[in-house]
Amino acid sequence: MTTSSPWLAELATPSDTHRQRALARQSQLTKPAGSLGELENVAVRLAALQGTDTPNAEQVQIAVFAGDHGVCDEGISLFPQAVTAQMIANFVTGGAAISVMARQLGAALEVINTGTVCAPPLSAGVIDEQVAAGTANLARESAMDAQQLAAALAAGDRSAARALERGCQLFIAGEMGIGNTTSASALACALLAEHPTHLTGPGTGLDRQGVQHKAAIIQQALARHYQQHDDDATPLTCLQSLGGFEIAAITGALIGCAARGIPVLVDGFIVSVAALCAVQLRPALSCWLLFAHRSREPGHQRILDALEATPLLDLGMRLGEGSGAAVAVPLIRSACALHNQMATFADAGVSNADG
Ligand SMILES: Cc1cc2ncn([C@H]3O[C@H](COP(=O)(O)O)[C@@H](O)[C@H]3O)c2cc1C
Ligand SMILES: O=C(O)c1cccnc1
Repeated sequence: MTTSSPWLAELATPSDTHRQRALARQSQLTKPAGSLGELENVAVRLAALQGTDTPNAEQVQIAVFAGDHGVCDEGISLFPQAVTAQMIANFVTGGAAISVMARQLGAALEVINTGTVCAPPLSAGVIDEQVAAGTANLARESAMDAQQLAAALAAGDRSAARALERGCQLFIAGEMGIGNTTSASALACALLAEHPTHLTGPGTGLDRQGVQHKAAIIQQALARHYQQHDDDATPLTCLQSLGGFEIAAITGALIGCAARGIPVLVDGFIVSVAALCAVQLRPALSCWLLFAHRSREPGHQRILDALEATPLLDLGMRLGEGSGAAVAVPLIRSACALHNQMATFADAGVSNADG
């Protein structure tokens, strides 16, 4: 299915037969109808997406995409760009939050460097997909050129291909990139025709003044973007103009997963913006996305609304890395175990609501 534009690949179709069978089974399990709430929906959706009577989330693939952002020149993050490369090392040596969570879940973790300013660590285990040494400063020029966008999207698609090879039942994309909440907010503003004040937040922890400055930089980026792309704006031109390499790679990975029939569990603000871009590019993608949590980043709710998504959890998390998705995996495993292992009224000799 690999083409020169893998994001144009045909998407897989969920199995309506398995969805109907899963719904029927849920109605026969020894519980009042609907009493397992969202866990029932999760099991039914996974049965349809996986095309099975026994949905399962044991084989989880977590792919963390890292990349740097030229817009850091504008003082929009509390942290220096060097942290992106340093965290890449932390991911592979096992000390980052997502590394701990992957171990705890028994999930496979891959770390993809889409392009950092500082020399990446030579640690074994980092997948080198460097497009350039960080994006250009999106406040002043297009974040990337068309070739760089295509390279980043293709890097994401290759991650989805590896997930399929490993028998992945549920894919989680994570991200790491100092400055990437600025890029994600700017991209979301362009995709939703929103004003930056509605979608700009503290990221790693800016104060009120810092957030105002960040919103002004995003406004500047949007003015530049609209000047350049007033007539020809599409989700792809927005991504090229305002995105990050890791955000573009995640966009490619989500489409690549949907093309290969792999359900995706979406993390917080940044991955949701990549998902929004992917859904605007390929509307049929939306049924492949499950939403794990509501981030503390204030713009997230607006993105979730645009995607008509209700996340499973709201824990006040605002880390990224895929951590908000990872924390929801045990719930999804519970949903599957209940669906697959509970007795039916007939099996257990329990009277149902009709007597
Ligand atoms: C040590 C550290 C680990 C992180 N892990 C994820 N992020 C998160 O914070 C960054 C975005 O915030 P901003 O736009 O304010 O720079 C991204 O790297 C995101 O993944 C981290 C940030 C830091 C500092
Ligand atoms: O929700 C997120 O993805 C997020 C929020 C703040 C900083 N980094 C990531």
